[in-house]
Amino acid sequence: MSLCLNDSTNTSLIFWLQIIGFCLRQEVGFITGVSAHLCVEQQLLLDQAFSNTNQKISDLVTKSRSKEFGVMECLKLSIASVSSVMNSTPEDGPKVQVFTVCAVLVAMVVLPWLLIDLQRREPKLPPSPQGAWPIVGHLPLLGKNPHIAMKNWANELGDMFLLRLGSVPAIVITSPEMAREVLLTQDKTWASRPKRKISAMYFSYNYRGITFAQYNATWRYLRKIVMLELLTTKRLEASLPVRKEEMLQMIWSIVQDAKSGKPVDVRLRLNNKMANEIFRMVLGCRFSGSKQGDVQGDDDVKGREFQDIIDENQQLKGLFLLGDYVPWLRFLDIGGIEKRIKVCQGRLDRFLNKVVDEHEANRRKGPIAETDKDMVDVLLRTMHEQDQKETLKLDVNTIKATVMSMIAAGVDTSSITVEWGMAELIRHPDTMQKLTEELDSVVGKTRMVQENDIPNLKYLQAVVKEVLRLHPPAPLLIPHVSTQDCEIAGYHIPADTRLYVHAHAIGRNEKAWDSPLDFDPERFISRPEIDLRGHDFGLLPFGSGRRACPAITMGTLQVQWTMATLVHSFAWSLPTGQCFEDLDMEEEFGITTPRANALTLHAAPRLIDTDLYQPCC
Ligand code: HEM
Repeated sequence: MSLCLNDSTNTSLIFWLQIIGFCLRQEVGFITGVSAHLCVEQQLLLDQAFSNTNQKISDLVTKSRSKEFGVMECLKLSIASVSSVMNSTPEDGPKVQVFTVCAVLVAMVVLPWLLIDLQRREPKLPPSPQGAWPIVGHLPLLGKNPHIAMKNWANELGDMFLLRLGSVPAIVITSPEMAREVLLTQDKTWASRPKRKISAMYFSYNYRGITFAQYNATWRYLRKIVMLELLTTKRLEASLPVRKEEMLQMIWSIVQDAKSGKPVDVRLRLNNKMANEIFRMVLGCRFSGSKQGDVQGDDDVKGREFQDIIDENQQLKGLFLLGDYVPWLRFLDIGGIEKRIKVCQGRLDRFLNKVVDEHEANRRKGPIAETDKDMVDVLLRTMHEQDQKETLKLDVNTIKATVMSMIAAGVDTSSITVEWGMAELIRHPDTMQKLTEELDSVVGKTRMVQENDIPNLKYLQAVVKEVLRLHPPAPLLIPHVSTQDCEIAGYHIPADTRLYVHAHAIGRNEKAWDSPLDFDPERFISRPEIDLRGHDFGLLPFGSGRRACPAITMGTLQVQWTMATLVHSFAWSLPTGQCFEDLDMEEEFGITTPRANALTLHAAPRLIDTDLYQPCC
């Protein structure tokens, strides 16, 4: 196909104009629009010319006038231009020959450059593991322990990488520097929670509870109430008698196990203790087991009913729901899990309604002493006292959701940490010995450890930090989500991307810690300035920034005091036939990650006065 001189000149001109456009980094659409205009008159002819290369010039010309005309179209037009010039014949004249040679030469240099430019203009996304499946993406590659799969990918791809979980894009952060970037520098962008988890939607009354609420004025209001009303130092002090009672109750149960000669189910004892404590602080009733002296009370019946609901709730929350990641497949409800969640939520709601009604009835009977108030009382008082003119208001559903948040976030975390701690101490007899010596020297053997002994127990504090470094109970924190586009380490991250801060990998990061896999509390003796409050981004068991755990003080105290009491009150050993080197340390992944197998140990009381083990009346 040959072109007349004018046509060839025009098409070459288009080509040159495009190159100038790129070089000057001007509005590409405009430049090519102008150049394309030049050939509108010869459109028919050009259509014919481009038919060789199957280009549709008319489409390109139309597009060139619109904003849609981007790099790709420019590239196509360039190729078409070159091709048409090359197709010209000697009869077209010497000018065309010159254009042909120049165009081909420049194309050899400019086209590769254009391709690079094209890549540069595409937002640069973080690296992503290979092998993603259609529709479900990386989900099938996560396996039984997604936090371990993620850690392995980090070795290959670096401190930040991108996953596609169904239709959900998610970044994983595995170094202190990256964690600082998302939890401090860009904290506000990442302060929200995903709105896609079906179980969270049901159990948090449509994301009303503090844990799953979006980052907005309502969450800020709730967080203020939690910090200024529910988790204050004053309220923590007021709940000291409750915590003391529950500590003694746990000790008493362990003594009974020891007397019977059977090993102690450490998980069961810890779980009951922590749950009773939180339940009494939040709802005013116990969770399980009997009251002191094995007397069964009404509270326990209520607690057992709730225990049942909570057990099911935890189990359902841990199940995999395809609809969480591929919303358009939600209707399938494989395994009927969503249906079961709805039923469980119904039971939970009826139970919480009863709790609220009882608390309301108590309020009507007369004023309740501040020290006797549980969290439901405080939340109801706040609801009734709020100014009618206020735009943000607590309502009963928000109260129920907040109650659920406190229970769900407060029970497992502490008991899982202490269980890991006891396992590490059993595996490291020197550390156990050193901790016991500190306790004996600071507390003595004639009384139990008290909460106010903790500031004097420096080695205990170091042990707890070391346990939380290696075994953060929420290994990926709770997922955050970005509310706007942002850039991290030169990578573009679109709005609505999920964020997993891999606290587990960060605690074991070789660049941040010497011999990271060794259990060595001494590292914190030599660096006491590293705290658990999220100031040091190498140690993030409670997270950091706006969404950090609001109960850092309470959670740390619970863990420190419980571990101190267990080590001080009993001599611990493995059941006969097991040796400490063989103790398995397998994990069972979930939002919280306990040991895969519950820890069972023998306990022998070691304090002089056996009366100390009696629960108080
Ligand atoms: C060893 C004990 C504990 C640990 C390790 C722990 C850890 C965490 C972590 C990692 C988060 C998420 C942070 C993030 O997403 O960035 C969190 C959030 C939360 N924790 Fe804790 N926690 C503990 C104890 C408690 C206790 C005892 C309570 C309440 C009684 C509690 C209440 C909460 C709440 C309400 C949130 C949600 C905060 C929000 O989204 O604004 N935690 N915790």
